[in-house]
Amino acid sequence: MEIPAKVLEIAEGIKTMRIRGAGRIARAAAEALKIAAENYKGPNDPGEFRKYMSRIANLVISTRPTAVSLPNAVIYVMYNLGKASGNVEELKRIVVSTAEKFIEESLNAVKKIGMIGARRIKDNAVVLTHCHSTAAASVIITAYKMGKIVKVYSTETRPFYQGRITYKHLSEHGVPVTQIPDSAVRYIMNEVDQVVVGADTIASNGAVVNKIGTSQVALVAHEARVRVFVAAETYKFSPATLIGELVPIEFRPPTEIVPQEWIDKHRNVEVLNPAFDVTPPEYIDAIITEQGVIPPQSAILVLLERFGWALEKIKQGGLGKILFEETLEE
Ligand SMILES: O=P(O)(O)OC[C@H]1O[C@H](OP(=O)(O)O)[C@H](O)[C@@H]1O
Repeated sequence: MEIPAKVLEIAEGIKTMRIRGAGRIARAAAEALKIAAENYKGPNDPGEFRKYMSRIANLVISTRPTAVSLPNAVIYVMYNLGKASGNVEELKRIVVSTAEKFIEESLNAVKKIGMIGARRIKDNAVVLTHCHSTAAASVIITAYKMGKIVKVYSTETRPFYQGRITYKHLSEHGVPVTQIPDSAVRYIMNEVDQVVVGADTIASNGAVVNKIGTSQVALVAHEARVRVFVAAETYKFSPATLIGELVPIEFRPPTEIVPQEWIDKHRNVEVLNPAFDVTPPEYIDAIITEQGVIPPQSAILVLLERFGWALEKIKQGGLGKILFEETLEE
């Protein structure tokens, strides 16, 4: 059965970063599964429906490698499909309702993070953020509305310039934002009271994988004794890291840094575009989740609570096989 055009459009949108941000791509993935189920027109056979959904799940997961929110969203839906029994119509309903539940919980989590995180912002704070994170913005906007924030420094975040999205997002809520180049972070850090960033993936040891440059921001903040907060929903914690798997770092096309003509002219120059880096737990003061504020060293507890059910299965093999075993096997 053909994959619905709308699903292909979402997959392409995630790949090209028209749809971006760890939370947003997770919600888009859930939406893609929902649309796929609603548009299933294959044989009236539950086995065929499961195979079809597995293809969609694999397609969605393959779009971007680093943010674990994406496979975690797919796992959430596919695991429930795997457990369910019934005819095709019943299975479709399971996919649709779990996808909707994931999206709703995800949006609620962002709001809760805003309220919980805002309590940690000091009065008259100058805050610095990097890239564009919906979760970090939620903390900043909530704290601003509480009258706590006087100024936000937002990095440009080269090469994709997500800082411009942050600027627009925060400005729309009245937050005074100053854009700075990424290279000005150390210069400006003297004026900063607190750093708030998002996360794409959090490992079981509390290391945070986030937009390239985050680890430099955290290092500079550490040197200046400025606290670093990471705002992240619990579906950004990576269950695979419980068994020692490393988080893959996405390398994006060099043309996001320099135009193709430049590359053609300078054939002997290699242009690298790593999209994420890893900030060790020692450089993070707290992770703000929808369930509360934790030290990074407690990431393992979040993982055991949220994904403990999967641990035995994870130990038996790769994440894909395990979590989708009933559903993904073709
Ligand atoms: O879920 P929210 O908090 O919005 O975003 C989390 C993170 O996702 C983004 O990745 P990209 O811009 O998609 O590469 C940034 O690294 C950002 O900090």
